[in-house]
Amino acid sequence: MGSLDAKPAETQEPDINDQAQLWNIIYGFGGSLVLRCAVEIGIADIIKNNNGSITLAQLASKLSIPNVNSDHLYRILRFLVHMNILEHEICNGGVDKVYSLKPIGTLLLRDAERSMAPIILGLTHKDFMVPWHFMKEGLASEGTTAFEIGMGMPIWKFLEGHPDQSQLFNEEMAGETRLLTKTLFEDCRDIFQGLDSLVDVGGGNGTTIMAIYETFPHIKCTLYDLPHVIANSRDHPNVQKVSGDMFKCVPTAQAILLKLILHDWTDEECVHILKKCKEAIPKETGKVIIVDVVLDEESTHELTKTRLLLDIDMMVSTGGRERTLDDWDNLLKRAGFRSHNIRPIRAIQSLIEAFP
Ligand SMILES: C[S@@+](CC[C@H](N)C(=O)[O-])C[C@H]1O[C@@H](n2cnc3c(N)ncnc32)[C@H](O)[C@@H]1O
Ligand SMILES: O=c1cc(-c2ccc(O)cc2)oc2c(O)c(O)ccc12
Repeated sequence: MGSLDAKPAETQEPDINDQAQLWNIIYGFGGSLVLRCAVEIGIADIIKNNNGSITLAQLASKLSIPNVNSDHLYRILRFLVHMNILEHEICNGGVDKVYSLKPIGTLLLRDAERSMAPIILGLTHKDFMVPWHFMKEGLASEGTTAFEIGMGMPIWKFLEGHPDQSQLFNEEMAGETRLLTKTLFEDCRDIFQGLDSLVDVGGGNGTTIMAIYETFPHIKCTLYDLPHVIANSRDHPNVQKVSGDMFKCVPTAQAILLKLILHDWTDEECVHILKKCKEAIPKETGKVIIVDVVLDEESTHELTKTRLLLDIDMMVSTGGRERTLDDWDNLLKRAGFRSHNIRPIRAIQSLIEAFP
């Protein structure tokens, strides 16, 4: 608590720690782009495949880049050590440093099941960073996103016309799913156990629904998304694929899954989607399973900042938002759901069951 004679903030001199804090926020993009470079050149995979540790000279020789500038590579490694992603040990009588992965560094592996590499490559792609430069213009226009202003069209139209970026986006979302599914099935087994059929609405390339089928093979599973997404989605002999527009209709099933869908849309659009989902499930035994962010603005949890940044991302990219407990309560009431429960899971998102 401030004392009564404390100076107002504007008359207090910011100290060097304040400067450092701001420098680190300003240069946040630098950290992201070093990570991107590390993933692009496959540093983590090379270290892992070299029995878990490597010298600078060995790493330089294994990169698929001709004439590697060793000084530049050294400085990238030094930064990654400072960021606690790599660690090093001095060997050969102090001549060489041997680099290895800290636990967090394994999340940069491109060939691992639980990897953040697809998220790094998606979020830092030039085309997906352009809209962030139009945040100010987005502030001045009701109903038009920064993405639309910067890229000339809404994100879903852009992805339809740009297959490479669409694939990158779908791989990013699939990477996110692979990070989540183990936790989801451990923390929420009961939620899927009793189902006989499930439609994953806006299910992307099918990674989530296929993981659900593999864990709960008694469920009749359907993947539903826009036609161009379904056309490029994975095949599975026991997962039916249906293309369409969730604003127009949703295939019927006992349960509908909406994973990272509602945070893409405004409240009015969400009410519309939720009503379509409600029409597609039985009144007595049906449910909508929502896997999405629940924001607690007061929480000091490490993921609160990530959730607030995702909220800004949704404002910039899709016109959607992240929602608090009260926001979810209001939304589900407006869409006519009689009750719901919210279960935190060990992830950015929570799991919400909504009953018609
Ligand atoms: C943020 S992604 C989430 C993908 C997936 N549920 C996941 O969590 O990995 C949103 C998905 O909604 C789909 N989508 C957007 N508009 C849609 C519409 N009108 N009808 C059906 N799907 C739509 C997109 O193609 C995309 O796959
Ligand atoms: O750029 C994104 C990122 C996400 C995202 C990444 C990781 C998570 O744990 C959750 C969400 O989601 C997005 C999204 O839903 C969207 O429509 C556009 C962009 C992104």
